[in-house]
Amino acid sequence: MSVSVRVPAKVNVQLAVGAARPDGFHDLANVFLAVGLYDQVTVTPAEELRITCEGPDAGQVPLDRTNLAARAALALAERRGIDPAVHIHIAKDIPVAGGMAGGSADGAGALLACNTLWDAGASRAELLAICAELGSDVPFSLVGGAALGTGRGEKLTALEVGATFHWVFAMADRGLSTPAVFREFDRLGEGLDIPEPVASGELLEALAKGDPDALAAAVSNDLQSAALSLFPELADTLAAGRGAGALTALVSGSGPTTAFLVRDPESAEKVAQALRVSGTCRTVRTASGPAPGATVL
Ligand SMILES: C[C@](O)(CO)[C@H](O)COP(=O)(O)OP(=O)(O)OC[C@H]1O[C@@H](n2ccc(N)nc2=O)[C@H](O)[C@@H]1O
Ligand SMILES: Nc1ncnc2c1ncn2[C@@H]1O[C@H](COP(=O)(O)OP(=O)(O)OP(=O)(O)O)[C@@H](O)[C@H]1O
Repeated sequence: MSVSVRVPAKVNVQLAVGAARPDGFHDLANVFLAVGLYDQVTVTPAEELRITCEGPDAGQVPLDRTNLAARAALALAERRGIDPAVHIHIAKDIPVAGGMAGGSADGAGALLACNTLWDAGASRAELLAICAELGSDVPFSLVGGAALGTGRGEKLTALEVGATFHWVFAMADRGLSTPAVFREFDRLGEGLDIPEPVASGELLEALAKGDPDALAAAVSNDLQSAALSLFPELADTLAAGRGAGALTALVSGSGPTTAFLVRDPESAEKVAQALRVSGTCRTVRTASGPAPGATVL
């Protein structure tokens, strides 16, 4: 018997970042939107814990116990006194090290899949607590939809969204390390007074109304300068998407994936095609959100 779970990627429509905390993390006002690009995690009883991965970026995914999916299975097994002998297969469609929470999606997916396979009975609250131990983005991968993440991004409040938003994503030809981008944020902010991160009222209202123009005017990402500093060519990708008529263009989370908000699926195709021929990115995908969180298939 196997259990498969589908888990969405995310884009951060607002990412306000505070000063580094004593523990090295940063307080955030992190407005997540799940989008319809998915990894599928399948767990099957096996002799011992092992991981396999398929997909265009599979070669970059660690297949040992550092994989977030393995860490999730081990964390649940340990809490429940269960033998973690399971084969975890990841069908990966979310770009690796792209700022779209691909590893986090696999962690949340494996956790939900193992809880189901083992009939482990962990409650939603317990699953969310394990997610928060695994990483700041992992709780959101479990719940999906749209949410405000505070603390280091793990304390979630669900948000109302009044309509489907359409996006184009441009994947870069190399990844960016999330800790390196936060370090660059610290370096660029040295000597400056970094304000407390606060969610934008205009942005929350735009989401609730389902108004793409208002959302485009309100999106922001405090990690964007740091990502551009480490990966200056991303400016060309952003300009190509803007030039093709995107309502707004921004770096997704810690990057280097760039995200383009568009008015409708037709504009998405137009912007996607322009980005494809621009020579400024590796691949281009369209997706809309909010998408549901981790779901047992
Ligand atoms: C950039 C975002 O993707 C936006 O959603 C997240 O903040 C990152 O979430 P994540 O990849 O789940 O990150 P974690 O695995 O928790 O942390 C990886 C590293 O990112 C940095 N980090 C992460 C989250 C946070 N609030 N402050 C940080 O400084 C820390 O250096 C940490 O060691
Ligand atoms: N299941 C996994 N899938 C992909 N990468 C993983 C996984 N488990 C661990 N990793 C490691 O995590 C690193 C970050 O990959 P990931 O795809 O999660 O980045 P990301 O999408 O930028 O994350 P985020 O948006 O949450 O900051 C990879 O370089 C890889 O070494």
